[in-house]
Parts: sequence; structure tokens; C-alpha cells
Amino acid sequence: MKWKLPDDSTAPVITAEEHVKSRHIKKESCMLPETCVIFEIGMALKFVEANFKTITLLETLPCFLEGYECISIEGHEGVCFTRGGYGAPAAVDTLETVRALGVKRVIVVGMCGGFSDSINVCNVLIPHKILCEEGTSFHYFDNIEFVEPDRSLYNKGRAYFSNAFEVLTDDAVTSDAFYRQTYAKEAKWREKGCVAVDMESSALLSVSKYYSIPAVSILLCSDKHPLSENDVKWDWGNLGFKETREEFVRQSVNFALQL
Ligand SMILES: O=P(O)(O)O[C@H]1O[C@H](CO)[C@@H](O)[C@H]1O
Ligand SMILES: O=c1cc[nH]c(=O)[nH]1
Repeated sequence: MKWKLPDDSTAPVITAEEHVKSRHIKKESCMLPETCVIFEIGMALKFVEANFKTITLLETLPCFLEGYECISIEGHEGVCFTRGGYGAPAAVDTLETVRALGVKRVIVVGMCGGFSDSINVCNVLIPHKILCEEGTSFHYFDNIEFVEPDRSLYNKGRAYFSNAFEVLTDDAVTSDAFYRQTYAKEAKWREKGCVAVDMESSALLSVSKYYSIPAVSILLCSDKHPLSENDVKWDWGNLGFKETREEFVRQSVNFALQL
């Protein structure tokens, strides 16, 4: 895929910096703190509001697509929390928007589907590198296969989450097409060293890299894929998954606050 023109020095027609001040936005925005946790988990913001003393910074993040609330925690005004859109283009819209509002460091907290013997539901995966099988990255880089997280955030994440979870650091893949994860496709991903799939991480890491923003992706394994057509059929979560996901969100908040 060669979608990014190799010698294109022209500016984008719409930039997030211009968009957040445009007529497309109903309310004026404020600048955000340097560190942003982007949750790719639907229940996360509500859980944070119910379990921490939060401050609403923005009721709606001024994204081009749908934007969610952006909050911080009393006494920790250097970190903000929002929900990213689902899928690579919407997630990158969130990233571009928080960057336009001053964010300089990003922690992605999401979920992944495991497709290897080595990973189980409720494990935490902090991928060493992520295979880009989504389209968004290829508009920022003309040649990219695997993208890596910021080494310091990756090391800190490994150390921190190991206190509460079984942590894996194998590679992952981000795909646009969750209904096209065929058995043969997942076998090919395993051959490349990947153990799990999500829908946003590689795009968020590659666009962070494009802007020199340190970023890491921290994923809770939400479902285990059958490895062959004879295995037990696919299903979501497990018996304790709801409570584990809540603990994962709580630990993600605490991780970001102590950085
Ligand atoms: O909205 P929640 O329940 O977090 O789930 C989201 O996460 C899954 C993919 O990670 C999809 O099912 C999507 O709906
Ligand atoms: O993107 C995702 C997330 C969880 N499980 C999957 O199979 N894919």
C-alpha cells in the first residue's frame, strides 16, 4: 500500500488544530494536560467517575467524528482521561484532537482477542511491537510493518502491571476487519509472532510516532479465539472477566497517575 505520497510536502486540508476551532464545533475547548489515557473500553470513564474524585475538563472532546468526555482526577491535574473512538480512524481522530489541545504523552488502554496457546482471558498484554493491518497508519507512513511503543513507557507498564496481573509482552496485530479473522489469517499472524488482535493500537502508536509523542498500548485479553475449527467455539470473556476488567481500569488509572 503506497497511499502516502513519498514526496508530499503539502499541508493537510483539515488539521485537528483548525478543526477544534471551526464551526463544526459547538463549544469552545480548553487546553489539556500533557498526559492522556485513551480508553478503548466502553465502561472505563463511567467506572473512573464512580471510583475516583473526578473533574470534567470537557463534556465532549471536539473530535471530527464522535467525541467523548475528557476528565481528570482531583490532585492529579497533569493527567487526563478520555474514551477513544472504536477502530483505527476514529481512534486516531481522538489522538489528533487531544494532541491539538496540548497532549504530549499517550497511554492506550484497551482490550484484545488472544489467538495463541500462550495467552488467556484476563492476561494483560503490553506488546513489544504491533503489526499494522489497518489502513490509517499508511496515510502517515509510506512504509511501515510493525510499530513499537515508547521504550520507557513500555518498561514502566511491564513493571507496574506485573504486580496485579499476568503480563505478556509478545507482539500483537491491529486489524480493521474483525469478521475476517479467519483461522488461516490468525495462523499467519502467529507465524509472525503475534498472539492477539485489537482494532486501534498500531494506528495510535504509529500516529504518535509521526508526531514524536511517547505512547504505549496496554491491553486486557477479553476473549480467547479457537485456534482451529475443531476447538471450542469463540465466546467473549469468562466468569470473572467483569471484575477483572474493572480492576484493570483501576490499575490503569493508578499507573498513569504515578508516572
Ligand atoms: O464497548 P465495550 O464493551 O468496551 O466493547 C468494545 O470492545 C470490543 C473490542 O475491543 C468490542 O466489543 C467493542 O464494542
Ligand atoms: O479488537 C478486538 C478486541 C477483542 N477481541 C477481538 O477479537 N478483537
